[in-house]
Amino acid sequence: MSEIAGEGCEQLIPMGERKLLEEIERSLITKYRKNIWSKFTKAIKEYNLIEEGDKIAIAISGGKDSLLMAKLFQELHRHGTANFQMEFIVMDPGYHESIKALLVDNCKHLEIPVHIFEARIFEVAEKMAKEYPCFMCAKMRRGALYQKAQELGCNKLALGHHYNDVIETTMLNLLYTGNFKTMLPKLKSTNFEGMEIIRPLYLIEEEAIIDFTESSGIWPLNCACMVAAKKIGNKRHQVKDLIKTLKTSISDADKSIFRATHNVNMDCILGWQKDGEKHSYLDFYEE
Ligand SMILES: Nc1ncnc2c1ncn2[C@@H]1O[C@H](COP(=O)(O)OP(=O)(O)OP(=O)(O)O)[C@@H](O)[C@H]1O
Repeated sequence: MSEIAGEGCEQLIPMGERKLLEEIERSLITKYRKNIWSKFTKAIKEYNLIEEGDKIAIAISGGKDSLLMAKLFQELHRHGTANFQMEFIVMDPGYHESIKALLVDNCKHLEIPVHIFEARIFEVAEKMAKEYPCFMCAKMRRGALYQKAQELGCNKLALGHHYNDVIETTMLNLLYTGNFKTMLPKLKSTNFEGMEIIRPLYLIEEEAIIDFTESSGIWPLNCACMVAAKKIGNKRHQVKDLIKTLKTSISDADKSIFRATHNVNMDCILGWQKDGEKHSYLDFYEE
């Protein structure tokens, strides 16, 4: 498609044959009960992600994270007490035919009834932001997903960001932008009234997701990007490696970064922003 298209990101290689659906589903509440299932239900409870009567659009990219998220929601719907409805949505940004076929095949095997819709995002991102298409692509993708979710009568949009994404985002902001800001487990949309994003994989470590995916024998889509792929200097990969290195000498470094976002001590902070307004601790010093 593009002269700036890269070679694609790393592909997860399954450990063996694709397992039967029944076996994959059972593993979620047996082998992966501690590291996946319990963390999924804990995040839902702790951050109050699902409420009575919700209709949730579950966004599936076909990657490992969102495929797992779909199975977890189905399991919760089947066995949980929460009263909610769900729709599974896939936005086709202009995937290569073979990639789309793999996505459809995986969803069929996993019995995830997806609504696939086209959005030609790759083409537009490439035209409008040749040098750095990722930001534009992510923004348009979010808009397209919200719109589809709303069309289907949903009030929430579930995204497959996990624990490591949260930590990496925190560190990216700290190291590159000079602010302390993280990715929230739920967030109200400013452009789509009444809509919220939820991130139910918030407490699940990527390592567990990789293990589950490889052991299920599923070939998930990798980033499937047709525009930038690996070619653009990926700061996220750099921060991922940095955290890995940190963990070799400080084993709980990741946990501490995560906890820090829940434990900001406002008595020891010099400046902050609230509702778009800047504040300094000196404004409150004499009080
Ligand atoms: N084309 C798409 N259609 C529907 N949802 C998408 C699409 N692309 C991304 N998403 C949603 O946004 C989330 C974050 O996207 P991102 O590209 O960062 O994925 P990721 O970290 O590689 O996760 P995954 O393994 O699910 O692709 C995904 O987990 C998914 O919920």
